[in-house]
Amino acid sequence: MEALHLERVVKQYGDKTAVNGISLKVEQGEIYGLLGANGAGKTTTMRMVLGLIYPDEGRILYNGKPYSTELQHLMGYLPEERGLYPKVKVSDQIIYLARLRGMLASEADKSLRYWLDRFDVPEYYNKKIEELSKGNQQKMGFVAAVVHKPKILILDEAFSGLDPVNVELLKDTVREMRDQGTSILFSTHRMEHVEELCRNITILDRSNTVVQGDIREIKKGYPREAVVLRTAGEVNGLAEIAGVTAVERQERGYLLSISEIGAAQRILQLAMAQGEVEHFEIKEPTLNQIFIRAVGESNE
Ligand SMILES: Nc1ncnc2c1ncn2[C@@H]1O[C@H](COP(=O)(O)OP(=O)(O)OP(=O)(O)O)[C@@H](O)[C@H]1O
Repeated sequence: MEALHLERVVKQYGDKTAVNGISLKVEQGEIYGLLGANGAGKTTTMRMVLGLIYPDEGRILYNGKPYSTELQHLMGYLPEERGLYPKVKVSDQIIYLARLRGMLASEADKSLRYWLDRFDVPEYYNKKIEELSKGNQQKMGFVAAVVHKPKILILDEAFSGLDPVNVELLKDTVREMRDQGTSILFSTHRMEHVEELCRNITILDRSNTVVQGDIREIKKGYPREAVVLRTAGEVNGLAEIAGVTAVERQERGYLLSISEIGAAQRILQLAMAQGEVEHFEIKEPTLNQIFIRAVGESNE
């Protein structure tokens, strides 16, 4: 059974429809990508899942059951804007939040110390949030979201402001929580993170679902439009091939744009006729390209 199931969920703010009938399922132990342009309705959807606001239509089920306040103990949330109080000490604040979610103070303290050690910052225990850098505040926001071992974790731009080393650290942590059975709703504008972490995604645009499903399946539905060609020497006549729309000379070969797959065969034939081909690859579209296309198309 799905840990989280949204069925045709609608949220209105006055005349404005912020979320227009979103349906999705997140399995136990899955990282699900919730993507969309600015103002598309991601945060509104997450706040409904958290029970902070209520849907006007549709329903949200947690392990098959409707929302109840006990679920607060099972959910963790890293909001996009910093959610921690700047003037309060890391330990006071995070232990307080963990206790609100049903943990004993001693358990919360142990869990906080575990996470601070894990992130190699045990000295933050006694520091105020405002004393930390932006990225380290973000890390403490992450700790606050996971300290009580949630079963459903909502991450809104979890990696924003983090350096590449910390991004990897948090990615590993998120994967580990997935492997331990946590269901994670993951929102970001960084498509490469989605490709690495998520199997299933929903792309929202102006409150509507415009793309949904398994990333691999979604990609199959988009034409392969790029060819990478590496050869020992130059290849003449590439731009004249039918179906080739652009030729870019690169350090060790060419990147070609094509309008139909037959052009790829013709590129390979021409290159082989003129010399040795070191590498030939028809590239699938990136999620970034799919996002731009899907959101662009629905705006037309
Ligand atoms: N409390 C509110 N009152 C009125 N309108 C709201 C409220 N919260 C959100 N909206 C509107 O609902 C729409 C969806 O907003 P939401 O914050 O969910 O988008 P988002 O996808 O999270 O965007 P971003 O990527 O910019 O964070 C927007 O048009 C926004 O202006």
